[in-house]
Amino acid sequence: MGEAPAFLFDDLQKSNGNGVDLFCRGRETTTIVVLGTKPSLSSDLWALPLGEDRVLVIKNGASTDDNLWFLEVDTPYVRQQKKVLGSDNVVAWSKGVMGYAGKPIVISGPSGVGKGTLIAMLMKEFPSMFGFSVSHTTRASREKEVNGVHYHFTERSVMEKDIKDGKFLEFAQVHGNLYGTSVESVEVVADSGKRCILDIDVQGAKSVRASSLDAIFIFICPPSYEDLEKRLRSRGTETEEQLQKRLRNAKGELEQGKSPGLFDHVLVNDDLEACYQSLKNLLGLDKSADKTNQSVPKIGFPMVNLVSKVGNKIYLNSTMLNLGNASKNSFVLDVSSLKGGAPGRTRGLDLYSVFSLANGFGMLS
Ligand SMILES: Nc1nc2c(ncn2[C@@H]2O[C@H](COP(=O)(O)OP(=O)(O)O)[C@@H](O)[C@H]2O)c(=O)[nH]1
Ligand SMILES: Nc1ncnc2c1ncn2[C@@H]1O[C@H](COP(=O)(O)OP(=O)(O)O)[C@@H](O)[C@H]1O
Repeated sequence: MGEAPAFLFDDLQKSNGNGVDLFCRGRETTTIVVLGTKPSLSSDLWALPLGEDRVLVIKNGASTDDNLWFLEVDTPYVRQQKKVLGSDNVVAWSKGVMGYAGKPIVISGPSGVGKGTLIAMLMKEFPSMFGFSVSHTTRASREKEVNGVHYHFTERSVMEKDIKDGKFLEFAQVHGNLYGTSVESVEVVADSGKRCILDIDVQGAKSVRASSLDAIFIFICPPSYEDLEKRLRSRGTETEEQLQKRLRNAKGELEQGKSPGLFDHVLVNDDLEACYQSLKNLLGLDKSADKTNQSVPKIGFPMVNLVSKVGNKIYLNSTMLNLGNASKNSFVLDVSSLKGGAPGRTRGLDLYSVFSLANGFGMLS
């Protein structure tokens, strides 16, 4: 059954140590650039090509946050990196994340508009649903800011090297300092099964739009320029010179916020409570919303001993799993809604159990 046979990854692994040669037959395997975090490869693996662009790798017996990986060979990211590196021999690893933690949320807007305040309200009300992407910055920390919580405060030379090494999803020069979102900071949130919130400037939002991260983009506006100045002054975190720079830059940011196709939603933060309610509404979080994490997979991942693929459905047979009910030993992994990918995580995988019929499969849950 199935249109493509599953390869026993163990054999590939023995052939050159990392399985990459599945896509590199006839090439010098030593010249292959492997991007992303490689999974640790045990002996019990399945590898299944999904079209021309990537291979699904199933690690049997691994924990649920380490059992599904993708080796990307011809995705937009890999194609882009091939250009950057001037080589055709580039592949990238991306870890698979079960379920739907929801699209990451990018929040932009001028300094002092209330982005941090709104994000803090959201995280306080829905602590298990949202996770904050902690950016890196070269600016000095403010009195109440904690390193690793509000920002990773970093030396410019260190950050510049990390940017060169491809560790950043995006970066920008803002108000005279360097700010950036590391791939890792987004991955940490994805791994916890939470929805990632990014507080980044408009240039950063443009870069993320152009990246593989499939996000919702929200721009926050002040009711007026005068209100913005009042808020910045009342926050009292900047010197007069820094404040003037932020106010000057705000004019450009407010213009760029109107760039066609960049932001999906624009919210005016006049009355804070009203703006917060609008934010929750557009994220589908009305009063009755379940405040717990809704992205928990329906079932744990099975030990697989037979794999076959039909279209976007991968049938996993698992006779080693003794659930006390043989009919529950067949599963379907649905890969029809894959999102994201390298750099970062591949989301949108769905797993459900099926029962065997004489001539096929039927759904249980
Ligand atoms: N591109 C980008 N911008 C960021 C990042 N982190 C923060 N920013 C933006 O940098 C600007 C300055 O942030 P900050 O120094 O905390 O000052 P504030 O906006 O006045 O609170 C804001 O517009 C943030 O949205 C990042 O990782 N990337
Ligand atoms: N709707 C609002 N009305 C009045 N003050 C506000 C409102 N939203 C935020 N503030 C205040 O404005 C200041 C700047 O908000 P902050 O969240 O730090 O902005 P940002 O993160 O966009 O730079 C803070 O002192 C905050 O308490």
